[in-house]
Order: sequence, then C-alpha cells, then structure tokens
Amino acid sequence: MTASLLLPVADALAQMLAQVSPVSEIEQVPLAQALDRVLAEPVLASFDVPGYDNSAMDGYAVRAAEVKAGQALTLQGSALAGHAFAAALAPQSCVRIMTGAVLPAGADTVIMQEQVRLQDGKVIADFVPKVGEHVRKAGEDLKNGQQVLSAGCRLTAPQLGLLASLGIADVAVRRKLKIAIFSTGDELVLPGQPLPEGHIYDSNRVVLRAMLQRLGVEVLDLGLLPDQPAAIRSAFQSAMRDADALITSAGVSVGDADYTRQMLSELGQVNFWKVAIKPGKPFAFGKLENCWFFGLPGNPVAAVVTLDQLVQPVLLKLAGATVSPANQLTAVTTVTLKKQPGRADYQRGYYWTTAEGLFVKTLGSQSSGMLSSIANANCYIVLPQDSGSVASGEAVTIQPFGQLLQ
Ligand SMILES: Nc1nc2c(c(=O)[nH]1)N[C@H]1C(S)=C(S)[C@@H](COP(=O)(O)OP(=O)(O)OC[C@H]3O[C@@H](n4cnc5c(N)ncnc54)[C@H](O)[C@@H]3O)O[C@H]1N2
Ligand code: MOO
Repeated sequence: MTASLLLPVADALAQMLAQVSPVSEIEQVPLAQALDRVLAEPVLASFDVPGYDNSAMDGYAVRAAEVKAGQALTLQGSALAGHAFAAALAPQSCVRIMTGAVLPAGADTVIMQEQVRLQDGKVIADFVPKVGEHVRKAGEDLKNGQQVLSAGCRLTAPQLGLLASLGIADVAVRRKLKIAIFSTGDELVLPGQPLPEGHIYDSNRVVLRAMLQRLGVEVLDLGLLPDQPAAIRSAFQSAMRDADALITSAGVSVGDADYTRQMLSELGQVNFWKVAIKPGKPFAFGKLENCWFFGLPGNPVAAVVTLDQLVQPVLLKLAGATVSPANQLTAVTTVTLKKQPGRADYQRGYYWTTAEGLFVKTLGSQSSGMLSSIANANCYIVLPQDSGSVASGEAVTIQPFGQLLQ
C-alpha cells in the first residue's frame, strides 16, 4: 500500500460534505428542550429590546442640563422596575430610580446613588453628569426586525436566553439525527464481565456513544457483535431501516475477519476507503440506501480521531448545522515529534500557556491502540501530510479538543 492511494484529509472531507444534505424534517420544540438543537429558520426580533429607556443603575433620574454641581434637586418620588412612574419629571427635581425601571418622561440621565449626597430631603451631586449616562436606550440591544440568530446555529444557553428575551417560547429546529453504532470482534467483552485470555474490553462503543451524545444526536446502540457475517448483516439491515447513519468500529482493514467493509459492498456502496490520516488510515465512507456509512478503524484512538475529525463535520451538515473550521493555534513543542511523511498526523498533545507563549508536548506513546495517549491530552498536534519529524523548540499547529472530547 503506497501513500499515493490514500485520500488527503481535506479531499475526504470535501467529498463527504458535498454528498450529504441536511435532513428536511422540522419540529417545534419549547426552549426547555431546545439546547444543542439546530435552528431550522432564522429568528428576527419582533420588537425593540429593551422596549423602553430604563435605568442601568440604582440612583436618581435627572434632566442632565438642569444639574449644577453642588445644587440641590427636589426628590419627586420613586420609580421601581415593573411599575410605571406616572408623572413627568418636574423642573429642578429628580426621581429615585431602581435598575431596570422605566425612565420617567423628561428625564434623560441617571446619577448613581453612590455619587450623590442627601441633605434635608434634597439630593445633591457635586458634578455635572454626562447626558444619557447610566440609561439603557430602547432598542440598544436588539432592533425590531433585526435578525438575531441564523438558521443552522446549534442553540447554546445564551442563545436560548436571547430567544426568551424576545418572548419566544418555542422554536423550529431540525429533527434529531438517529445514528446507529455497533462494535464487532470475537476478542471483545463487555465491561463488567470477566476477561478471558486473549480478550479485551469493548471500549470503542462507550467512547463513540459518549461523543455522539455530545453532538446531540439520538444513538441507536446495536450492541457488540461477533465476527460473523450473519450478525453483521442483520445489524446493517436494522441501521438501514431506522438510522440516518451507521458508524462502526473495526473490520475495515485487510484482516481475515474484517467483514464490515465486505458487508458495505454487499448491501450498499463504498464511496471511498483509506485516508491519509494518522491514526485512522483504513477509514471507510459509503452509503446503504438512505443510510450513510462511516467505518472507523478498530484501534481505539483511531476510532476517536476519525469520528472527531472526519465524521463530526459531516454529521453536523446532515443535522442542518453550520460547519465551522476547528480552532487552530500555534505552539512551541517541548519534545521531538516523530513523524514519517505520507499521512497527516493528529498526535495527541497537552498544551499550556506561560508568559513566554503557548507550549505543547506529547504524553507518552502515540500508538493508536493506547487510549491513555488521548485520555489525558487536551489538544491535537496537527502535522501536515508531507512533513517529517519536528525538533523540540519548533512551532507547530495545535487544535484544542472541541466539544466531543471534553
Ligand atoms: N496488513 C495490514 N494490517 C493493518 C493495516 C494495514 O494497512 N495493513 N492497518 C492497520 C491500521 S492503521 C489500523 S487502524 C487497524 C484497523 O483495523 P480494523 O479497523 O480492521 O480493526 P480490527 O483489526 O478489527 O481491530 C484493530 C484493533 O482494535 C481493537 N478493537 C476493535 N474493536 C474494538 C473495540 N470495540 N474496543 C476496543 N478495541 C477494539 C482490536 O482488538 C485490534 O487490536 O488495522 C491495522 N492493521
Ligand atoms: O490508522 Mo491506524 O490507527 O494508524 O493505527
């Protein structure tokens, strides 16, 4: 197998993204269930926020032009949030006002209560305030008709707050994706069971399920299957019937019991196989009628890296979400990074900041079989396909772990 047969990471991503289109079904959900859901339509403000001029401080509402340093103002009354102050501000007067209360007609400025003196029931400021100080103007947050959220955003807690501030109780979101997963391998045993000689625990399905939960999809867990074509065929058929995509781990390489890719050819089509990524080279992408197929390599770290780097953007597009490029930074490596040209490396690193800048190191072995190399890491060190080893002290690109790995 030569490096030239491997699809570069960018090409693999571009091919997959070009093929999938977002699920079309839309549902209306209350804000309490809308966290992480993908907004199906843009949201516009239907009124100004705030809806009226109001005070940003507890203090005194005044007409700034009337205030002279050291001169007493008559206290006209008190304006509380949620209660209208009926009268207009009288000449040479002020109104005690609380944060959030509507500014009385005629007032244009608020003086903080810490900045006045009270004397014989009068209010004295020893300075002239700036017009408009401590006043939140109507519409300064959002203007009526303005677009506040675009279709495709995955709703965050602050965005839900923004919707609530507009009086919106439920929103149109794309339906959740249903993603089927299974593990296959005669050497695999469920955690909690005794471990016979020559066996290992099925850790991939635990990791993949948790990562998919973070992505906000519904996971259809088809369990742990033996290396038997009949069992694998039946799991494929369940996924084809019920899921938007099937994600498997293992069985995509060239071993004698690697039935997954074989089943993909029998029941569907292989669109591509083998990507120039380390770890994760035997990654396969295909389609089973209406169900997309992502075949992750069995090596545990390769499964995590390919789900994160190659599958995540495609599932986001399928879910109708806007796909943004991952956040990348430059850091100085404090260790030598061994690499052969031919595949883009996603080494697992740990980065930290000092007054001198950003630094990164690897944590032990980079073997794709060792989960310990990723479990305590906080970033990828991304080394381009054609580059070789990197000496300690050189600058490298790092990608802090995103939401699926935190
Ligand atoms: N002759 C070749 N051999 C291999 C090649 C190759 O190009 N030529 N590629 C290697 C690379 S790179 C990888 S990655 C693996 C991928 O192999 P498969 O996807 O076919 O997976 P398996 O061989 O079944 O398993 C690999 C490894 O992962 C362990 N595994 C599998 N499932 C799980 C699970 N659910 N939880 C934990 N660990 C799991 C399995 O026991 C193996 O140790 O192939 C190389 N070989
Ligand atoms: O892609 Mo494999 O993960 O290099 O071990």
